[in-house]
Amino acid sequence: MAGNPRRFTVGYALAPKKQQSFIQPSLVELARRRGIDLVPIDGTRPLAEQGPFDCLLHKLYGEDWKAQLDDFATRNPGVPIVDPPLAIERLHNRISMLQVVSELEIPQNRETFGIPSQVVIYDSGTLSNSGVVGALRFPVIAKPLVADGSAKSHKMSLVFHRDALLKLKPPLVLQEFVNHGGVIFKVYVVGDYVQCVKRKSLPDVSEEKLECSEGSVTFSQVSNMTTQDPTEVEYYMHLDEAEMPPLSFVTEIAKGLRQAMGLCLFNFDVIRDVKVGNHYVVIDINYFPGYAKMPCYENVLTDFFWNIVHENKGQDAEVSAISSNDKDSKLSVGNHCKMAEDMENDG
Ligand SMILES: Nc1ncnc2c1ncn2[C@@H]1O[C@H](COP(=O)(O)OP(=O)(O)OP(=O)(O)O)[C@@H](O)[C@H]1O
Ligand SMILES: O=P(O)(O)O[C@H]1[C@H](OP(=O)(O)O)[C@@H](OP(=O)(O)O)[C@@H](O)[C@@H](O)[C@@H]1OP(=O)(O)O
Ligand SMILES: [Mg+2]
Ligand SMILES: [Mg+2]
Repeated sequence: MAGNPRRFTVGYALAPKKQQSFIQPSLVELARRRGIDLVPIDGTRPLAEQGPFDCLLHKLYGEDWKAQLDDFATRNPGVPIVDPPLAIERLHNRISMLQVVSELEIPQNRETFGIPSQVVIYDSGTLSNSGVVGALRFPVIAKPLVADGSAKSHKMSLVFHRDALLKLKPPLVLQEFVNHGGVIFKVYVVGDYVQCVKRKSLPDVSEEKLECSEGSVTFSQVSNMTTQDPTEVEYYMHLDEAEMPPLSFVTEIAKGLRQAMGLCLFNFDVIRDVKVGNHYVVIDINYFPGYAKMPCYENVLTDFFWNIVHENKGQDAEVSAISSNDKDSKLSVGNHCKMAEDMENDG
């Protein structure tokens, strides 16, 4: 007797705003047609009482949630958690976030990449310490050290002169502003898949503008802002004309970052230094970004879920075989990402 094909359940734990933007009917329907049911996890009830799940997707913060995930992983060693909380945590600090970029060992040929010069400031006294801030070229961007998804963590200042540093509230990162023609490239990563899109960014600051600008200006989430100012409309008309970085180049960086961080779902922001032309600067990495803004996100995400649950189906047998010999063995999503890549390399 031919049975019904097996269905899989992907449980998702997301903040209401994220759930609203990411869980579109078009995604739910496409996944459903491919045998995958996307099911919300009720944050007000213990995770242990919910399920069963074949994969767990999450973007929630806090110690209680982390403890629940640990408990879930212990009880369900074969169920992938996308992504492991420890790996996500690296992105909650703007220094450790970019450290990983500096450590990438990728041959740099025609295009090169790096991170901006930056210093971390833990207390107000250090803002007037020439030894620390003296080496920075102005303007600089002051970013909250913590990038935990709160509105506060996105609030930044473009600082034109040293005196204006004194009113800032540490802990923060002071990062040199790199002129980049007002265009930012957002590279979205979903497992093996990489897509690069362009968005508007802050306009360049010329020497003359730096001379006549006073203090600092604050801003938040520039690439999502709508433009009303007519001079800005003019400036951003050139967005369409901006040349994209080579896809092979950003894909190499994406692959390197994915391996180094053990994450499947993230994007990173890259700008092209106008002074050098083929030098790119990574300025931000975000866990589980706004994928719904990415063309074809339904297909990309459904393929990703499909690969995870189907690959894992094969691993079920492997897990029980390992478990019978070694009761402490666990499979993590870090392994899952690695395995997906190995399978791809094997043809
Ligand atoms: N070093 C830099 N040089 C030039 N522009 C920068 C630099 N750092 C940030 N920017 C500009 O400021 C914006 C916000 O910075 P960043 O991406 O670090 O903030 P964020 O709040 O983490 O953003 P997101 O919404 O992507 O999480 C960037 O999109 C870019 O326009
Ligand atoms: O929805 P969330 O609150 O997770 O917001 C994320 C936002 O996606 P959204 O477009 O769905 O708002 C992302 O936008 P893009 O990079 O894709 O432009 C980016 O700004 C992340 O930094 C945000 O995550 P956070 O840093 O705040 O955790
Ligand atoms: Mg950003
Ligand atoms: Mg960010």
